[in-house]
Order: sequence, then structure tokens, then C-alpha cells
Amino acid sequence: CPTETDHKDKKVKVKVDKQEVEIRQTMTVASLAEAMNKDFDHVIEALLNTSLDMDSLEPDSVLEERWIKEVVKRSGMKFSWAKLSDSRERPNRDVHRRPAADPSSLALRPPVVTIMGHVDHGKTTLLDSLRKSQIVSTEAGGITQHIGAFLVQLPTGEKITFLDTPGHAAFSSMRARGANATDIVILVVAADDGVMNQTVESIQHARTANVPIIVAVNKCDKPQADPQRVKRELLAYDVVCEEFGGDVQAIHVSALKGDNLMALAEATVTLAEILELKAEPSGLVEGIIIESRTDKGKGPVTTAIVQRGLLKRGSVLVAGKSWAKVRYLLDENGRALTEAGPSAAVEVVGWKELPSAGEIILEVESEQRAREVVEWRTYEEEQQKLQEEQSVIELKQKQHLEEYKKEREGLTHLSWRQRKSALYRANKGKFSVRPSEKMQRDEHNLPLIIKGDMDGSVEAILNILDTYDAQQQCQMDVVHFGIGDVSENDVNMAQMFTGSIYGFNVGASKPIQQLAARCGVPLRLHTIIYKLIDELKDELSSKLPPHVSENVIGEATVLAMFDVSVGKKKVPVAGCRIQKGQLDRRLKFRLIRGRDVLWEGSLAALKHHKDDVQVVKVGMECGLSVDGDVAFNPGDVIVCYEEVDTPQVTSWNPGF
Ligand SMILES: Nc1nc2c(ncn2[C@@H]2O[C@H](COP(=O)(O)OP(=O)(O)OP(=O)(O)O)[C@@H](O)[C@H]2O)c(=O)[nH]1
Repeated sequence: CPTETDHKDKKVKVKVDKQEVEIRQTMTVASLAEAMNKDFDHVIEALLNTSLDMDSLEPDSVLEERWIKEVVKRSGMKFSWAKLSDSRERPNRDVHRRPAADPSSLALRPPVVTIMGHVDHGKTTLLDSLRKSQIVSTEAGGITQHIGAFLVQLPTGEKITFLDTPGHAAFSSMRARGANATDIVILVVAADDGVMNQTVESIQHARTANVPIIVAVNKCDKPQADPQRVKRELLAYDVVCEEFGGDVQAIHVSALKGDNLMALAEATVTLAEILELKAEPSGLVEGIIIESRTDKGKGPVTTAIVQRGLLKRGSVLVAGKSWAKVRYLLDENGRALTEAGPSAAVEVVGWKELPSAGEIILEVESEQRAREVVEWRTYEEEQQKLQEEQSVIELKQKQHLEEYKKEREGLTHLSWRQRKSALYRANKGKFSVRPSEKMQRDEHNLPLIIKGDMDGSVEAILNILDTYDAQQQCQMDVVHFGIGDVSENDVNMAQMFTGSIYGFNVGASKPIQQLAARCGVPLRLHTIIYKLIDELKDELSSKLPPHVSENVIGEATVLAMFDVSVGKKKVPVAGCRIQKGQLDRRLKFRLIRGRDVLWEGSLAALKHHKDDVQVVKVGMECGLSVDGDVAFNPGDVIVCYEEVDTPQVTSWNPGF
């Protein structure tokens, strides 16, 4: 009779039992036991009285799907399929721009200006003059360096940030990344040249980016300068200057002489005021990288334009797949800054790796968070790469697979899963071979061990291998596959089977690499599936005997035949004329009469007049005798040829 305690125990037991078991397509006995919260013996017991060979079952024996289901069923439990890869479920840990700030927290910021225009119209000269105007006005007067941007401060205190990479290439490459750093475009048009191709292109670039234009009519110091013409020509492109009733300011300048540059700067400030450029002056930073380089002393350095928030020393930033704890902030004069607000261009030192120009900078709360973001972005990129690769492969394979299927129609074609378990069945016998009874190296056999970083990638590779249809040339067997870095076990197994290990997106530690080298096990690691398959194709091809082909060197016709006494023997000699190429005594020969080949072999002697020679050339006559019993006839053809080995290539075509 059950006591109360018994009853309690029973209850507890029911709780501990897993009612639903997460299963995979293949599991080891041990992993199934673990998933069921049972021990090894339980699984063995559940498999009693099945067709499985109980004696061969070990904890690491692999069970096929149907046996896994059987065990679960016989244990009175239900099963559910485990997610293919936990990593696919990874939560998104990225960081993004914050939502727009409350208008009350915004403050005016200086404009960021890009100079564009036709080649030779004076963009570089204008930038240089603007920069110089600053050096004179600040007593520092030091060496300015190119950091990708510089600040111009008007006597009235207003500031303008000029991006100093002229031309629209930089502008459009930034925009292509969806990163527009520019508020105003100064369009430089030479007054002696007028509107040209790239002037029009620049206008179009500014338009598509929705950035207003100020026209700098340059080279006005030149006698042939005609600023009015420039403004008239611009009308055709809907750039309507103020004097034609439009709202585009046009300033006549001489970049070379420095004339009227202040007027240009003032016009820029005026436009900026109209645009009411504002940003949040404090809080977490958002910005954009306009240049990046590696400095010998400072390491990776970028120039950033701050777009929001206050950049400080010690801020933790993320850009692309890199992060920084800001060590130094420097301006274009190399002066250290403690902070930089919106529209400032600063050199940022402290990056772990070099991010690229055009990348968005976002400040995060901690180094831990920065690492997390970079890790996520790296992971996501890998996933994308894998996916792209897979879709390329799938696309290329589709057609090939269709043909392949058609060919195999009527034949029993195994599904991938069946093939997988069939492989295991086929290998079962092989696994029982003791390492001491190593398999003989078979030239026409390639045993494979496939390792991948996740089920998806291993599946993709196995699917490709499944199309292998050149078994008659070289037997290819997958003897093992799995997820994770290449292990000692993999190397041992490869050695036992004299096979090769192919790894996709996995590593192999130094000791494993050394072990593989010692055991003579080829270890081939790849990060691109089709490169892996290419190498596999090469390895398969290397196992095939070369194709022997013939290269005809020369041809002669037999004119007459006579016997020559060599000692007591009479040797038949053919007197020939070389019709094509040459005869080379060291190569192979063939005697042809009509359509028949009468003899093939080597020459015993080749003479020109009385002399033994190696080679006789076209037009010459010669006497030759052969190794063997041959009766020459006038009119016979003698062909001289060489045999050339060409490596054979596997006929397997995985579709790409
Ligand atoms: N007379 C005169 N010459 C100028 C002026 N501005 C530029 N130049 C000259 O025009 C030529 C081209 O000037 P750059 O500043 O190199 O022109 P750019 O537009 O930067 O040319 P790219 O970089 O090749 O696109 C140089 O020889 C300059 O000295 C100017 O205001 N007056």
C-alpha cells in the first residue's frame, strides 16, 4: 500500500521527467539520453527488440531519426524538433541612431560645406585660400594638416566646417552609404570657362542629396572673366541666381588672389541661418567618418564630423565593426581638444581597428556594450555572407540539379536525410576497423571528413557532395561530419581512412595542425563554400591518372627499301623523305600503310647519308631501321610522335 511519502516521491518523479524531448535529425545515444534526462541504459533498454545491433551501441554511437523517435515514443514522451542552430535565434544587439530629439533641446550648429565643380575651376585653390585665411587670422599660424575637414571662423564668431576633399566622388560615395554629411554645396565655376560637364553633374548631385547651392564664380581676376555669362548659363539648369529673381547666392571671387572670400563665407553663414541648422549639443554622440588612416604613432585614426551630442575624451564609440575609447581629440592644427560639439570636424584616436570613411559613429554607454555591438555586427555580416553564398550556390546548382535528377530518374534516388543515415550505416563497418589495421591507401578513393560552424553550412556542403556523380573515376565517401573546430578525433579518423579534412568557417588549433601534418592528413580550411568545393574538385582530379595524348612531331614517306648487313644479320632499312616537321630518334614512331597501322615502337637507327643523327628535318632524306620485324614498302608513311600526359579533371560538376 503506498505511503504518503511514496506518493510524494512519485509526484516529484513526474516533475523531473521531461515530457517533451528536443530532438535533432541525428543524435548520439548519450545526447539523446541527456535530452530525455535519462541515462545511457534507458536508451539501450528502449531499443531492445528492434533490428538495431545492440552490441555495437556505445554512448557516442549515432542514432538515426527513426530510432530517436522510437526511443522517445517507447519512453512515453513526445518529441519536438530542436531549432537548427541556436545562433539563428541570437537577439539583435546592434545600436542605431536615436529618434529625433525634442526641438526644445536643439541648438544652432555651424554648416558643413562641400566644394564641388568642374575640373580646374579652382576647388583646391579655393580650399587652400580659405584655410590660409584662418592661419593668418589665428596667431598660431602653425602647420595645418590634412584631416579631411577644417574650420573657418568669421571675425563675427560664426563658424563653417569645410570638407576638404574636393570633387563629387567623395560626396557621392558618402551618399551611396546613406551618409550625408553636407549641409551646403559651394559650386565653383570659373568665370573664364563657364558651365561645364562636371558643373552640371555637381548640380545634380546636390539636387539628389537635397542640399542647397551657393555659386562661387571663380577666377574673376582674369581679364577674360565673364561672371554674368556664368550666371546666365546656370539658368538652363534651374540654378537661378538672386539677380535673376531666384534664391541662389552667387559670389564673385578669386581663389588665387583671395579676393572676396569673406563675402563667400558670409553668404554661407546667411544660408545656414535660413536653413536653421540645429542639433542636440549634449548627450550621446552621433557622427560620420569622413576620413580614416593608420598613423604610425597613433594607430587607427579617423576624422569625424559630430552630428549630434558632445564628443569627449573617454567617450566610447562604435563605427561599422570597430569601436574606440577616445584617447585624443585633435583639430586640424594638431591641437588637443577636450570636447567637440555638432558640426565640428575632429581627429579621433583610440580605435581598436580602422573603420571606413562614410561609416556612422554612434556613442554607447560602455566598452562592454561596444564589444557587444561589434560582435553582433561581425556575426550578422558573416550570416549575410553565408546566406548570399548559399543563394548563389543554390541558384547555380538549381539547373545542374535538375539535369542530374533527370539523368537519375528511374533510379532509386535517396533523399538527403536517407543518404545521411545510409552513410552512417555504410561507415559502421569501417569504424570497427582497428586503427592498427589501417586501410590501404587507395588512389581512387577519397574519404572525407567535413566540419562546419553550424548545421546549415554542413548541410549545404553535404547537399553539394550529394550531387557527386563521378564515383567510377574516384570513390568519394563522407566518413564523418560535424559541427565545430577540427579536433584530434577528426585527424585520427582521417588518418585511419587516409582521408582529407575539409572545414568551413571553423578553425584548427596549432597542435591539431601539427598533428595533421605529422599524420599526413590534408587539412583544408575555407570560409567560402565554393572555394572549398573548388579545392575538393582539385583533390579529386589529382587522384585520377593523367590522360595520355599524342603530339605528332613529323611525318616521312618511304621512298625505297634495302637491306644493310650488320655483322652477319641483314637489317631492313627504309629510305625516307621527311614531309612534315622532323623525325626525332628518341621519340615514338608508327608505320602506316593506307589506313592500317602496321607497327608502333622505337627506331633502332636513324642515319643521314652515312652519319648517325638524332634529328632529321623536313625536306631531308634519311635511312631508318626499327626495333622489330617490319617489311617497309615504298609509299608507307612513318609518323614520329611524342606522348603527352595531361592531368585529368574530375567529371563531377557541382553546378558552379
Ligand atoms: N587666375 C586664377 N587662376 C586660378 C584661380 N583659381 C584657381 N586658379 C588656377 O586654376 C588651376 C586649377 O586650379 P585648381 O584649384 O587645381 O582646380 P581644381 O578645380 O581643384 O582642379 P581639379 O582638382 O583638377 O579638379 C590652377 O592653375 C590654379 O592656379 C583664380 O581665382 N584665378
